[in-house]
Amino acid sequence: MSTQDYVTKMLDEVKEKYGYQPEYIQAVEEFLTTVTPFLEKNPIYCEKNILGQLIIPERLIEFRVPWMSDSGEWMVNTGYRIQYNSALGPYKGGLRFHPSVNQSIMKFLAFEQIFKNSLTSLPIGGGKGGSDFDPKGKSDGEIMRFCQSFMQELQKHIGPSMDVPAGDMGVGGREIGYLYGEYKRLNGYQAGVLTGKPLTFWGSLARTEATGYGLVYFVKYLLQDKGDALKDKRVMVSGSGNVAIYAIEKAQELGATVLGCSDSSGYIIDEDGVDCELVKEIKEVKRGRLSDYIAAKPNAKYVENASIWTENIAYEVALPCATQNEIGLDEAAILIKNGVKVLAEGANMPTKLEALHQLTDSGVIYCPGKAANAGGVAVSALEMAQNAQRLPWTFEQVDSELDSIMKNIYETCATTAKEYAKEDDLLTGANIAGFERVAKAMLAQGLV
Ligand SMILES: NC(=O)C1=CN([C@@H]2O[C@H](COP(=O)(O)OP(=O)(O)OC[C@H]3O[C@@H](n4cnc5c(N)ncnc54)[C@H](OP(=O)(O)O)[C@@H]3O)[C@@H](O)[C@H]2O)C=CC1
Ligand SMILES: O=C(O)CCC(=O)C(=O)O
Repeated sequence: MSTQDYVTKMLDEVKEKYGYQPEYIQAVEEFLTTVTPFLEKNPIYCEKNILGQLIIPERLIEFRVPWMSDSGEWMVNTGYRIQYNSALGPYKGGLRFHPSVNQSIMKFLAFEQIFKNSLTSLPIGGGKGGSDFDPKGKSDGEIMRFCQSFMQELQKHIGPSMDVPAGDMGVGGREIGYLYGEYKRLNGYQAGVLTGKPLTFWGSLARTEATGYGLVYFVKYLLQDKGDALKDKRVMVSGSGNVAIYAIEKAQELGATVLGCSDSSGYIIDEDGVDCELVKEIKEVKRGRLSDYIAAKPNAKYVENASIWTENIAYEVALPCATQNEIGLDEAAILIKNGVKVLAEGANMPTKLEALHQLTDSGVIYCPGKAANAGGVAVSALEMAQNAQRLPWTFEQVDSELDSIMKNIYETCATTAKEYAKEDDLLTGANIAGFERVAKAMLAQGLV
């Protein structure tokens, strides 16, 4: 069978078996359609069916999470942990609490995490988890009880050398704190079992900032490679959560103007530059709505119930930092009209497959999330190292490691793109480079 036939067969099988899991199919298709040149050069990975093994998760855990509301109602949600691949180290990846969570979303996130973690060059395998629990509007007591119940089951499957969850959408320092407290009650002190911990008990400095800062460092190195810089660039960001806020902060620090950001109810445009401290106050402290921005900044504009990617305004850099599939063909056409030159994904898979092809065909440089947003998980791995050493590192030390990890990821993707595809095809570069390290380890470890 030719390499192309092997890859096509694999994709057809996934589509046939998991037709009801669209996000998972999308992630697998995006990956498979780029790795053929590598497989042609290295037929051993087809002969040993490494791809076939890689596509099936090592373990998929689904469980019931019962909890009590403040009014005494008996509630229940579904919890997940996908332990996808451990060839490079303990499963590593965040927990997402969002009503849209289902097996398809969990599997796409865990699958992408394998290659992202591999690109960091750190010893971490790929996993992801979460629940369809909606933290929005819940009291602190309800969040705590939910986290405790979630951990009652999850603790059976995790450990510092086994599986190390962290945060993702809807899971920040508060939730990790409650999850860790319950783990400790059941198993005793083991700081390294979760990352993204609060700084009061062995969290790492700069983990909060890491994904957003890392994203901007990736863009910095890309632009540097092109003889350009972020200074004076106009930037648009979607989302106003953890990733978005620190992407805005670092982009502004490097001299860019951030024109707007969004939440799930609408978006703001502030041509004077988004006031990052104000967004932090609204979203991190008050856990409020972005519409509140206008009260303090009457010159800014708020657009309700619309995507920020439908705004017609000129900018060069787009940083989608909200959620999957936020950019489709219509949004991509607007981005191209707006003059976007670089799209770098802070979110996981925010760009639909057909939209990313449209963007790259128009000359936009596309930076896939598995490379560009790897800074978060990289600093999580540094948190694991600090916990194992029982020594905290300074902010500057972690931030400087993050910068050099992102530089290395950019250079690896760019070099691999040149070797196997065409210059600036960073998607192919990221997929092949991420896959190569995992595949080599799987081959060396045998049929397990
Ligand atoms: N946290 C991390 O370290 C990492 C996160 N990521 C990815 O980055 C993305 C954002 O994660 P994170 O910042 O942690 O999550 P948060 O929960 O902190 O923030 C998510 C943000 O996205 C907004 N949002 C959610 N859904 C939509 C939507 N349909 N339309 C517009 N805005 C929306 C939310 O709005 P609202 O406030 O209304 O809910 C919120 O502002 C996710 O794709 C995640 O997987 C990737 C790597 C690491
Ligand atoms: O920090 C981590 O372990 C995971 C971060 C994450 O969920 C991601 O990279 O998508």
